[in-house]
Amino acid sequence: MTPGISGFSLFVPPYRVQLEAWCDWNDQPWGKVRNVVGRSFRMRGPGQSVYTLAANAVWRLIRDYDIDPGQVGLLALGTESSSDNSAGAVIVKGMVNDALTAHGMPLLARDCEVPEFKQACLAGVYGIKAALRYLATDGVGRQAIVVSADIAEYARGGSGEPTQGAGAVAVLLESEARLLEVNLAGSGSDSDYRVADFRKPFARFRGQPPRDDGQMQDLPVFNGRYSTSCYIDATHHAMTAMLGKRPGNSLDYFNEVDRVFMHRPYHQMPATGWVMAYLFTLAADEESGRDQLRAHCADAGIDADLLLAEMCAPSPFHGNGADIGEIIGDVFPLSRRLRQHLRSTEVWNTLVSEKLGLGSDAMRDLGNLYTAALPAWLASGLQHALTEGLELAGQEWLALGYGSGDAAEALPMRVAEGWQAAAARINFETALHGPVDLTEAQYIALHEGRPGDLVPAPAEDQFVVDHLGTANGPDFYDQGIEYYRYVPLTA
Ligand SMILES: CC(C)(COP(=O)(O)OP(=O)(O)OC[C@H]1O[C@@H](n2cnc3c(N)ncnc32)[C@H](O)[C@@H]1OP(=O)(O)O)[C@@H](O)C(=O)NCCC(=O)NCCSC(=O)CC(=O)O
Repeated sequence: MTPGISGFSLFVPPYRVQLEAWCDWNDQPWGKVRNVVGRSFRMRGPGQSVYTLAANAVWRLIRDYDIDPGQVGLLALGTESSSDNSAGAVIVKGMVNDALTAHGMPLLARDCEVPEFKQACLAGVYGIKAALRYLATDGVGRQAIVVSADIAEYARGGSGEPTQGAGAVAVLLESEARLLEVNLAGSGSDSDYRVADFRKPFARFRGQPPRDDGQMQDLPVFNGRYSTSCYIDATHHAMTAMLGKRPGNSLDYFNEVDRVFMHRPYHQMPATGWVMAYLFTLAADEESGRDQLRAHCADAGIDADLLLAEMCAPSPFHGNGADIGEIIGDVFPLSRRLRQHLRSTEVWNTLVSEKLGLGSDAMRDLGNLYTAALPAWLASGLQHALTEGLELAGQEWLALGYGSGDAAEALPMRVAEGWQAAAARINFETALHGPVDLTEAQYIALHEGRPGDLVPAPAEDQFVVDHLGTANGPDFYDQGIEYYRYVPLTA
């Protein structure tokens, strides 16, 4: 019996921004955006919040996998978009129980834990690790659901604007995995506080104009190039920690692993992170690795000694104090040049295209789902393989999660025998059906929390925000609390 992942379910809002249109609206280069970012992203619309997205994904998971709600002993929420600073997954539980009641089904177990995890985009991976520990200890024989849900919104006019997104992925975990057996003992972790990459201090909410949807605009504080360097550094260290637990030469792993899935804030970032992990492993290998690195440098016209100094520095990030503002640029400039050179070599095909290709194209239509991006890509990969009739059983997969400037997790996985049955229940394709393409005016209005002239898509078999509480005492208080409603299917 190997614990791991047995099911996935996706929910995204219907409201879609086509990036080619967005480039027209904003005079941005579609060639670059198409190659680097993706094709489209979704936005939260009227009646939707991060909690309704999460509950919709969990509800679909329960239905699609015939889950007995009484068996679920842990329901975890991973998010960096929560708008309640006290309650978390229990809000999702409440909504799902309303739908279960409406369908005459048993409720989620009363003895179900309902934690929320927070560490930027890594929260869902922490939730998955916690769920596996639960199933191995006090939750033996039970099931766990981890739902990752986020609304990634960036300021209009900033470099992150095309990398927005909204959605949720619910993951079913069992002590005998039907899809992906997770080698928890073989996983690698990294964390290092970076101060100024990807923070969401409450101070941002001060003075925000009121929105029609009653929600806050949750724009991150980040620095673009520095953000890429943080991703590279954190994923590199998580990989090193994982590779340190494996017998044999670390370099061999880059040949042996069959498929790689990583946190994807935009299309190009995983390839960048993965190639950098490879280059760091070459640099750390004083035998053949460094020779290969020197050969690549010679081809690219880069001084290999300077590159090695850049890659082997104990920390490329100098200072975390008052001088932090001076180091927000690219801290791996030579490695960046070498990476760009490798794009036109065979190394790129074997290392990137073959290993990171599964399910990747469909992900170009999801934008950044923050915590849900990595589980969504795993789901997309499994569905892609099923559609193509690929045999995956026994394959070694790597799921590399990353969260904000500060932390990463490398989780080795193996595809379970008979994975096809559970993969056939993944709703990735159907979840993307029926998009509503936004006009520029509708996009701007939704970004500001106004419906504009948008006619909301009908909500069926899903949860919506019904209204916000307004009572501020003295007999009753519910100011700002979201009240939800389950909208059944119309016959
Ligand atoms: C991608 C961005 C960095 C884009 O910013 P810029 O446009 O200023 O970036 P840039 O000019 O450096 O270009 C980025 C890459 O595109 C390449 N590039 C440029 N023009 C190109 C073209 N026409 N075709 C192909 N590639 C092209 C560059 O060489 C570079 O690759 P190369 O780099 O190989 O040289 C942006 O999306 C951004 O600011 N994102 C928000 C921050 C973010 O997503 N952080 C990451 C994870 S945090 C997250 O997800 C949340 C969390 O964890 O909480």
